Amino acid sequence: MSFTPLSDTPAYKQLQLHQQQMHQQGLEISHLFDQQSDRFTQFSLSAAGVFLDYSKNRITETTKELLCDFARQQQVELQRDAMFSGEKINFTEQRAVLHTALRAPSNTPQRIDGIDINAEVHMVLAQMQAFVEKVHSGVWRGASGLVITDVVNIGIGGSDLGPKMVCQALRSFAHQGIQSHFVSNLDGHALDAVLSQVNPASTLFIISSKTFTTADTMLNAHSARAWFLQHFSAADLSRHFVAVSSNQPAVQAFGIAPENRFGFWDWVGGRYSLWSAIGLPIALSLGFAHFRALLDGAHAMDVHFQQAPIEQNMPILLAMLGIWNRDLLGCGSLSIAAYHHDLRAFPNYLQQLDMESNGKRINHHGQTVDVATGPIIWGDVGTNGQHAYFQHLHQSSDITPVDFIAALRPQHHLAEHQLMLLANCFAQSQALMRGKTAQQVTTEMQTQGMSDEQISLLLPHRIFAGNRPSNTILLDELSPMRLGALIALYEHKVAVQGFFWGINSFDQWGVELGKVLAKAIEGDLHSGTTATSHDSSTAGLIAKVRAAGK
Ligand SMILES: O=P(O)(O)OC[C@H]1O[C@H](O)[C@H](O)[C@@H](O)[C@@H]1O
Repeated sequence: MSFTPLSDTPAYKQLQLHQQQMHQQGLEISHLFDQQSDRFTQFSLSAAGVFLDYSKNRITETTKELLCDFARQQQVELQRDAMFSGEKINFTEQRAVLHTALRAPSNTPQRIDGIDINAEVHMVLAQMQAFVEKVHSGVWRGASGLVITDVVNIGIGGSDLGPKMVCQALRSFAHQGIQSHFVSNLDGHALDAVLSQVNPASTLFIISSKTFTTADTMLNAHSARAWFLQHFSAADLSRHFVAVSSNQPAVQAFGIAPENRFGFWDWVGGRYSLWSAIGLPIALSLGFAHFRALLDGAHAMDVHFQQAPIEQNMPILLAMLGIWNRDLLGCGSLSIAAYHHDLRAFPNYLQQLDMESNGKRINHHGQTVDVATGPIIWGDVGTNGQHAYFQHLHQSSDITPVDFIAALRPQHHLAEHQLMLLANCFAQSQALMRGKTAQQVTTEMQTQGMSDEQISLLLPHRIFAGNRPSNTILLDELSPMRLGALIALYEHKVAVQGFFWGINSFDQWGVELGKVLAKAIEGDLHSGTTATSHDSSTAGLIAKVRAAGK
């Protein structure tokens, strides 16, 4: 089959030409605001309770039209529909991609290989609900009769980042009496820090691993079990250890009874799994009703994503803006600035979602994509970031687009804080967009009575080039419904970008090589011999470990 490199396709060429023309005309975002008084209305929309203002991007109506043409050329809608219909679009692993089915209401049948997955999903949800209610009501107790006060989730990657982020984000909705802990890192300091805080008699461990083979999780799980057995007998394990996994034999081999396993399926990718039983720590932390609300919020975004035309489709628009910034403007990273302290784990969560999905360069034809693919995702909460790396955003030679995220209503009563927080959020995007010209800086310094000498020394340092793009995403409040919709928005954005680039956003071969090499090196460290195949750096580093152990 003949294959046209992306940059040779008509829609891409049109975009390139348009970008060059904008550049030649010296069109800046602030000029576009001056020219069009309703720019905010033109370039903003709401969906599933999420509001997106994308007016502070380097785009015109023509840019948007050309990006929509690009989406049509790349058959983004067709690929979206293939995903929702259960086609095996994760073709390197021959799997469907149906995390959206996890949040669909009951009685919306969907079959994969003849099995009604909607019924299966709701069976597991019912199992989770019953379990959560037993733990919360004290029907489920520890082996010595104490109620459960601490839940320790042991998992990594998708079996950690989503649940951890959601539990933190929605802490104001938490069920009283349950403290959640998350152990992911195989570094013993992580497990040790949690074990030193909890009482084995009132602690429930959730071993979360889709494959139940991930070395990090298995080591932590075995160490947690050994710690528990210092206090209790093997017969007591069933009151304190449950598993979330699609690998029933491995769960059983670990010693967890089948009735203590919450299952899920190979059509749920790890980084898309918080909606499945991997969300058990969320349901235990918040209560099942709030977990259901999270799913409902995501479902509302799913419906919008499936039904809205490209021009008004929030995930598709967000994806297109990302493509514009990445491929046409050459921005290598995207910074996430959440102006909500409880969203401080959101950039971390998005790193896996985006970078594990789109940190690839081979397309469906086995060819290298000839434009840049997934950006680097990084960030922190506002206002902390302002006092750390925002300098770079405003004045460095790199242009980094920013997604500002804020909730209008806080979950606290410190009204003064909220207004100041929002003022800072809006001011940052305004400053990035407007910048400050030499004329403005000079006038300012003259008003301050500075000498000509001082002015000429300071002037270049105090100029802000501006014209730096950002999106602002507003929620009315950070509720389970709205957080669900926000996460689904980013999930779909990432998927759509993969559709544009023609890559498989749902596999992760890139994480395998390091795992295999770690096993070999671990063998060397244990045995005291060093494989001759190692390079001199690796052999030298191994020797350092040995020397330290003597
Ligand atoms: O849930 P598990 O099977 O333990 O996998 C945990 C994580 O580890 C892997 O290395 C993958 O890169 C992740 O996508 C996955 O979420």
